[in-house]
Amino acid sequence: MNLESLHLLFFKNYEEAQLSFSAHINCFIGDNGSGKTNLLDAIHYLSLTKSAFTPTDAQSIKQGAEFFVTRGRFGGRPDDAPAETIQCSLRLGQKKSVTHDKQPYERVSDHIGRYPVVLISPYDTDLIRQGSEERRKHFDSLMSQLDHEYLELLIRYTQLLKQRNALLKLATDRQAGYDRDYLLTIDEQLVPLGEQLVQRRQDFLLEFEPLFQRHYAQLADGQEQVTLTYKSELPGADFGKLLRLQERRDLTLQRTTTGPHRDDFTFLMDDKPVKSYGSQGQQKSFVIALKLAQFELLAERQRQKPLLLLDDIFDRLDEKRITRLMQLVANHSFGQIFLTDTHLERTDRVLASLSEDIRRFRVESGTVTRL
Ligand SMILES: Nc1ncnc2c1ncn2[C@@H]1O[C@H](COP(=O)(O)OP(=O)(O)OP(=O)(O)O)[C@@H](O)[C@H]1O
Repeated sequence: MNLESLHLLFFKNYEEAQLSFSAHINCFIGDNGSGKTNLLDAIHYLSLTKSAFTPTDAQSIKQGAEFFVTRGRFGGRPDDAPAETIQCSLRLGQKKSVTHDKQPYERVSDHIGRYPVVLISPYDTDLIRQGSEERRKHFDSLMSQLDHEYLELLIRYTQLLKQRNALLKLATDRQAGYDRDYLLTIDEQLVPLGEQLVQRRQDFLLEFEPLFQRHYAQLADGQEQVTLTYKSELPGADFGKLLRLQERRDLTLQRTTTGPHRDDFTFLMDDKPVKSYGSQGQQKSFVIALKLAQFELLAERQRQKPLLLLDDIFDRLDEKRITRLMQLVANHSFGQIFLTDTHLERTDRVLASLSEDIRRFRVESGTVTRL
């Protein structure tokens, strides 16, 4: 599967753009702030129906405009199946719409996982530096692409949690009263969902960690041992009992203080936190290895290679890591690649040894032209 073309309307700093791509390597070249990453983000939308960078969809509408559209045509499917058109659009004040060959999805979540994507960006090290929410979101998003049932569980769990927290808030309003029976009914449904989420996260890590360790060893050729562990109160405990134990505390804090929405994934290097122990280079290798393992697992499970989006990697990575990545490209480990860089000469130099079909685009403050 590959993205044959992309059409944008009022997306971030683009008024309109129409691009046709190579099935192999596509390079967006332009100055800082010209809109290269925005093109990767438009592709990210087609896969995951959301931005990789901005928290709300409205921020993707071009300033002063009232809507955005990103539309992509996906071809090269197995058995010569016809190309498919995916469109993601948002009009201010309305619900986001995602269509497949002009047919709206009943639920946007039905789209997730059908067009897998992996993004490697300079912000990846935030995964190490920031709090548990960032890591949870990352693995939830990956697991949702890998396993639709996981996404369904997560959606149902999150909806129930919202209801529970709303009830806990109401409980402090004495006039509204506190419907404890309703809390217990919510918990009855929450418990099996929470336990299944935790079980799936544990199963996922068993499969994911060895792939990650192999990629890290190849990228870093260091002696250090890297590990990923899942930190949760739940394994070995009874979630229902934990909820009862924390009920008073939850009422005081007006939120649910125990459950898989509080879990974390810890990143270790020789049993110490990568955040404080790993050098900058080791941290970069750590997150790239995470992404490459992600790519491998998605490719294997979905039986199609994800689109690979490489944002600014030549600028931020040292020669050794770039060479390693390019070896993988040369070995045809990847399918279609989109990359951004500020310097055409550097891109050409790095890609010089590859025989793939390479297409270059010049990006200049919201316009793109093929070179
Ligand atoms: N909703 C929006 N409306 C108009 N412009 C926007 C919007 N969102 C982002 N931009 C503009 O897009 C530009 C950033 O584009 P982008 O991040 O793609 O740059 P880039 O070419 O990748 O730069 P760098 O090389 O620094 O990473 C900024 O100038 C920003 O103001």
